[in-house]
Amino acid sequence: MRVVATNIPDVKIIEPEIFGDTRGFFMESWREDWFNQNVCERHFVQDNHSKSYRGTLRGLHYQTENTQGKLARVVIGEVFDVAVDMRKTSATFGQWVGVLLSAENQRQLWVPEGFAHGFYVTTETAECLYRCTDYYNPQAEHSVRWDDPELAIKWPLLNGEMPSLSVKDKNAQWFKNAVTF
Ligand SMILES: Cc1cn([C@H]2C[C@H](O)[C@@H](COP(=O)(O)OP(=O)(O)O[C@H]3O[C@@H](C)C(=O)[C@@H](O)[C@H]3O)O2)c(=O)[nH]c1=O
Repeated sequence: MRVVATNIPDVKIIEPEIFGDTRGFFMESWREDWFNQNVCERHFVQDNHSKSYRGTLRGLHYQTENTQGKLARVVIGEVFDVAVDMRKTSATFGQWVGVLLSAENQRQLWVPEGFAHGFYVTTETAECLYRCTDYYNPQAEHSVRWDDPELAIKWPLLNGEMPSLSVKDKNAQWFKNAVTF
């Protein structure tokens, strides 16, 4: 496994070592000892798995209690995965990282606590798995608008079409009005 830096120092890309042979491949997708030594000390308590269709955008989500760090990867298809720094005391407040995660590249994105997270599906379907450092708490959940010009996230929108969103995400807050850390 190897860590790749991003333009936000706390956000990391992880590239597992993939052992391919005539049967297919093998990889260690998660090791607690390696993560604690090479990324940061964390204990994960919840695993999530979602399937989405082409053009779906989920996000940008975060919780202000039970604050979640998330380690995301994709097992079917491809997504453009985004982390936005919501920590107002941070040097990178309001900045974002976007990375293509796919079943092919097997990249993982570490989205620390204090970041909003979202992804956009660029293939027919995509199945995304992510482990979280704290539990789901819908009372403390917030959504920031994916298309906020202040964030100016460069989503790779297919044919420039509007993404498919949940009702919650259609009614998300502008970044300037959003609760921060
Ligand atoms: C996130 C979540 C949802 N749910 C339920 C609530 C709801 O009925 C249904 C769908 O929830 P949502 O519409 O919030 O799902 P979704 O829009 O996929 O929300 C997720 O988006 C990505 C980007 C994240 O980073 C996650 O933390 C989470 O916020 O699943 C849980 O039971 N546990 C959970 O941890």
